Amino acid sequence: MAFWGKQLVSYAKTGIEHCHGKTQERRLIQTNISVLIALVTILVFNLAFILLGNPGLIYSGLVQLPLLLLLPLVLWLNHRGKRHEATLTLFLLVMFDALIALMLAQGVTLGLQYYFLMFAVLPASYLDAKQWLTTALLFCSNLLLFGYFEVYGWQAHPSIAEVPTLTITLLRILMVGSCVTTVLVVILISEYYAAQNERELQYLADTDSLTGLPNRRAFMWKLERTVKDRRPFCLLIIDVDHFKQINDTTGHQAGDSALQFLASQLHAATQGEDFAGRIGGEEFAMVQFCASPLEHLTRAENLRKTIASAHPDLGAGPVRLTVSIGVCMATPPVSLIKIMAMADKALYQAKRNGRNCIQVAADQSPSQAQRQAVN
Ligand SMILES: Nc1nc2c(ncn2[C@@H]2O[C@H](COP(=O)(O)OP(=O)(O)OP(=O)(O)O)[C@@H](O)[C@H]2O)c(=O)[nH]1
Repeated sequence: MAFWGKQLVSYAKTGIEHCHGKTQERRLIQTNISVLIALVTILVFNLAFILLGNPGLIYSGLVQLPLLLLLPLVLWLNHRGKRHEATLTLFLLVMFDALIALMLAQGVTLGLQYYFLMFAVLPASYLDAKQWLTTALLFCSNLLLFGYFEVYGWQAHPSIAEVPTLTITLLRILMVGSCVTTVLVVILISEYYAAQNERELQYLADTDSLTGLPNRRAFMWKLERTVKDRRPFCLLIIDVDHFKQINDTTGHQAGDSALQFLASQLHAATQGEDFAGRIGGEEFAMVQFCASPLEHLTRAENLRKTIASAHPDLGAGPVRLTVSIGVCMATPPVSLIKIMAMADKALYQAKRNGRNCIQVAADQSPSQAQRQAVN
């Protein structure tokens, strides 16, 4: 089963390497899957016609055979990167196929004219907006064909009149059912791609491309949620010391590597529901959920020490990186703006204290005992 699933996916993606973007991929997959649906539909109907043994129905199957042989042309065009030509070929082939089968054999007895209704609607989903003229032409021509056959009808091959009414009804249900199934499959593929698109765009909108951490927007959103949830937490604002110097002496590229290194340290320091983000050029933030203020301080201090002792190699030998950390404990109810301002103020105090240290926000200073425990 898994083997056939993989085969189906690789078949559906024929020519995907020529696509730019998810919308083109979606349209290509819809075209390839439609070829498969058309092949299966024709084969199923032909088999039913042969089993029924009616000459008119068998004849109707036979006139569709050229289409069966030409459908792989659509895949070949997609494989060659000619997506638009492939889609247009698909629509023209299936339209002619339905027209020939209806006019030469089936008439409107089995409801084949409903396919024109489907071919009128689907091009809008398959073709690009700039191909609006082709889309409009396909829409109008198919709608006219449907309208004509629905209003004036078309005589079926005389022998089809011998098929029992119940069988005709079942075949009509099968015909309309195959139309509905095709439209459903096309809608499902569209929905799947729309959801995937949204996920990818959301990821890009929320992620800092250099470090892979949530960006300021995403971090602030999570912080806001935390504040609204009225959970106690601790906010750390972490700023690299003398980062301009690192950039100036080791180069901007090495500066970027330093930021990536710090992001990995922050990521490693998160536990459970903690989260971190890059909220500015060389400024990071982290929210910790711990049992006690002492634990918050211990973890902040451990993070500072780990970074200071790491001496990462940024390309031109080991570099000493240090950070200053402003710490603010939040016990609900708190305001987001206030908590950010307090942590910021604490960070600037840490800078004034000589950098490479942590500073707890004013009026939150830990007791002497806590300081000793941390040191
Ligand atoms: N390589 C690199 N540098 C960045 C990036 N974003 C900001 N910077 C640099 O970070 C430096 C920040 O410098 P300052 O604000 O003066 O701070 P600092 O040198 O770290 O000094 P203190 O914070 O006071 O210790 C500037 O030189 C920015 O160009 C980035 O994405 N990559």
